[in-house]
Amino acid sequence: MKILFDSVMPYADAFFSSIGECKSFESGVLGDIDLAEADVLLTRSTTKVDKQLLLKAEHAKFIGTATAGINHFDVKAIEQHGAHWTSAAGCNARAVAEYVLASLLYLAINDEIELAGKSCAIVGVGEVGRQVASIVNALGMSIVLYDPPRAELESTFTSASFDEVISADFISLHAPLINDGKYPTRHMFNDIVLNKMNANQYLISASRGELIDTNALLARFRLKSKSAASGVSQCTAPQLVMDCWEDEPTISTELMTHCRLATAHIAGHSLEGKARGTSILYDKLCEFLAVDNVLNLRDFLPIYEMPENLMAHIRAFDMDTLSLATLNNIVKCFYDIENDDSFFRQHMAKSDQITPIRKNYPIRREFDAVSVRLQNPVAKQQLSALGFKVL
Ligand SMILES: NC(=O)c1ccc[n+]([C@@H]2O[C@H](COP(=O)([O-])OP(=O)(O)OC[C@H]3O[C@@H](n4cnc5c(N)ncnc54)[C@H](O)[C@@H]3O)[C@@H](O)[C@H]2O)c1
Ligand SMILES: O=C(O)[C@H](O)[C@H](O)COP(=O)(O)O
Repeated sequence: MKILFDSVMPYADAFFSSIGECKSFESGVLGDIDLAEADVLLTRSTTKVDKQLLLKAEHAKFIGTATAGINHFDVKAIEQHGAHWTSAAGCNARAVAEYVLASLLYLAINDEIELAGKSCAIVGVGEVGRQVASIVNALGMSIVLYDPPRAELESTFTSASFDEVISADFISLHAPLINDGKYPTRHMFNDIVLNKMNANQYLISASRGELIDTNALLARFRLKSKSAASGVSQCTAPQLVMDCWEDEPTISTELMTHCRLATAHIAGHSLEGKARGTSILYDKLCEFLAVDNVLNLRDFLPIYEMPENLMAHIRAFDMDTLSLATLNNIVKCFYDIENDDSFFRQHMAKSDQITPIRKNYPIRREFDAVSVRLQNPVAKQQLSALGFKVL
């Protein structure tokens, strides 16, 4: 059995060489001979699996993506090809939720706003949206859950209205890219919607960039600059946190200049998030082939090296549980979103391609990679609600 996998999938060789003969490929660069020989093809979101590719993958019987998003898969074409397809649903939900927490803390501290009592709308309440909801809840914010497809399927789930979404203080996008059907998401935030928003609102793009109409947004920023220059303020645009961009890997560097935080589609790129993607596909391939899944991700992840200052920040939080600044210090030990933002901007000053940053993204660990010890029961409860492993 020949297994072809994307070289950026952590531990893929270790997992899949227990099943067959493995070969890796560079994201998006697939050799015709390798494709023609592959029985199993394992990708990330950077490889479009469409009719053209499938014509070259004659023997592929199992095609998987080690990601949550599946918009790079032409599912109909894969099914017509006779192959089984799958994804790694939920693999990086925790990482994205931690990214959202880091951005909320950054904005709260820099704009001197109290998060408790503010509203946060979550668009798409699936694996990621649910984890974001529990973080937002732990911060004392009020939650607006928007997911009409879920409401249609689940009698116990009620979706907020879209009007409630666009009047929230924070709006965090976690719905997949869907081009048509009853609930499309492409350009959900178009000119008409953006027109109803104001400059005191925050919009977080962490699912797919195509949920926002970039041109409509740019037009608003251009008009805003023009009206500011003429002294008449006629147009406003929300404050932006952009991780996912329209038309990646090429992105609008103009839009980047208007962002409060800008990153290279790395919200889900914790080591655990990426490695879980590999491990989920391993389990699914074993199931498909009816063989035992004897390997476990636990055995591959390295021990987390605790940053020197983490304990001092934990002690400070133990004494001052309500301080967002102290919480931010702890979060930054795991994930420093400002670093990602400034590195991204430096890189984009020379390029409009985000691929190199994503390929060489440094190791980032999730909050529960280490246990933290606290005394104060309130501090314990707060950190645990945010996803830390607390003793
Ligand atoms: N930035 C990143 O690194 C990153 C990481 C993980 C996932 N993602 C993106 O986030 C998306 C969500 O991930 P997930 O794991 O939560 O997927 P999921 O399938 O578990 O959840 C998606 C939810 O969105 C809902 N939805 C679908 N259409 C909608 C609409 N029109 N309006 C509102 N809600 C709608 C679905 O009903 C579902 O509950 C992925 O498809 C992917 O595109 C990005
Ligand atoms: O859909 C997902 O899981 C995420 O967007 C994921 O972070 C994509 O990462 P990539 O495969 O592009 O490295």
